Amino acid sequence: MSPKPLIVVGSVNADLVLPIERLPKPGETLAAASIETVPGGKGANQAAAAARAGYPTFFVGQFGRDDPNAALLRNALLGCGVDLAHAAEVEGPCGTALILLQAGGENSIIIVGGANQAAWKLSDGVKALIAGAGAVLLQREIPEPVNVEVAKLAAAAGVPVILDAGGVEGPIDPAILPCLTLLSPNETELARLTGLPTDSEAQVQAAAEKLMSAGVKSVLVKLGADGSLLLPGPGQPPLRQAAIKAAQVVDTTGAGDCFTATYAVAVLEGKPPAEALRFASAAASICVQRKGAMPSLPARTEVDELLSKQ
Ligand SMILES: Nc1ncnc2c1ncn2[C@@H]1O[C@H](COP(=O)(O)OP(=O)(O)OP(=O)(O)O)[C@@H](O)[C@H]1O
Repeated sequence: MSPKPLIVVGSVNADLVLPIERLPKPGETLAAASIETVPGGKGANQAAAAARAGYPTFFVGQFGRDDPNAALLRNALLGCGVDLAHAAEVEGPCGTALILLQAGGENSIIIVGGANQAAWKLSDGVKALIAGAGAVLLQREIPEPVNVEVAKLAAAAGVPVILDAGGVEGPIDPAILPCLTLLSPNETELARLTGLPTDSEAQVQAAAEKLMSAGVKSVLVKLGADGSLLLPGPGQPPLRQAAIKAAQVVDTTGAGDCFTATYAVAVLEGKPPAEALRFASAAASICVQRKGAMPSLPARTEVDELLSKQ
């Protein structure tokens, strides 16, 4: 019997990257050295990461009907093995990020919400897909009421719900918290969500425990090169996973998306939490050694090979 699929409901963006010397002053025109259109958006990245890790994955998101970038985004996802049968098309542009990449590495970004922020209507087909899923994976780059609706539908059907806290900076709608099997922030998001400092290991744990007391069943904190911390459930001891050393860190974009999605895959495959953390760390460690978000996501064979050498 084939496993129940992972359903990623979320954003997809065309990232337009323009390398420039410096930002233009008001009224000034500057030339960019080039323009590159790269697939992105946390939802799309996470769907791609899960599919590349070998798990049957649907992406439920919205593309702009008349936007020429829609084909590029669709092809990137399909190329990673993501099932787009339940993705929608709406009027207007795709979600778009204009990334002004300045000499010295600083980024200035302008986001067009586009199709990600347009009205959403969950079809009966999508509702059935959610109810029959192995798990649902959410982020915070689509309207919050959509996340709440999806989380409630999944929880009512007994389907695990994972929320990556990345995306918009505002507070999380408390209605979603009791639906969550797992909430995964990085340390900055954890500090913002709890109003607590996250500078030391003890502070990170205290802040994660505060999220648990708000009704979330487990919390997975991403700590960059310091690895990750999982609170697996009430009364269970925390699990600490070090990052798996990368020979060379080239670009950490998308590492968090890769980590959350591959952790979800490992749990869906029945791996115990400590092993799932190792799996996700191996995938993210490969991801940081390559440029870009989606193009840097590892294939299953690469993750398994790295783990076999540990
Ligand atoms: N320099 C690194 N070397 C090895 N692994 C890393 C490194 N940086 C990140 N990772 C791995 O990736 C995981 C997620 O990274 P991070 O904590 O930076 O997520 P994030 O802040 O959500 O990332 P982003 O928003 O940039 O996608 C970490 O828990 C770790 O396992």
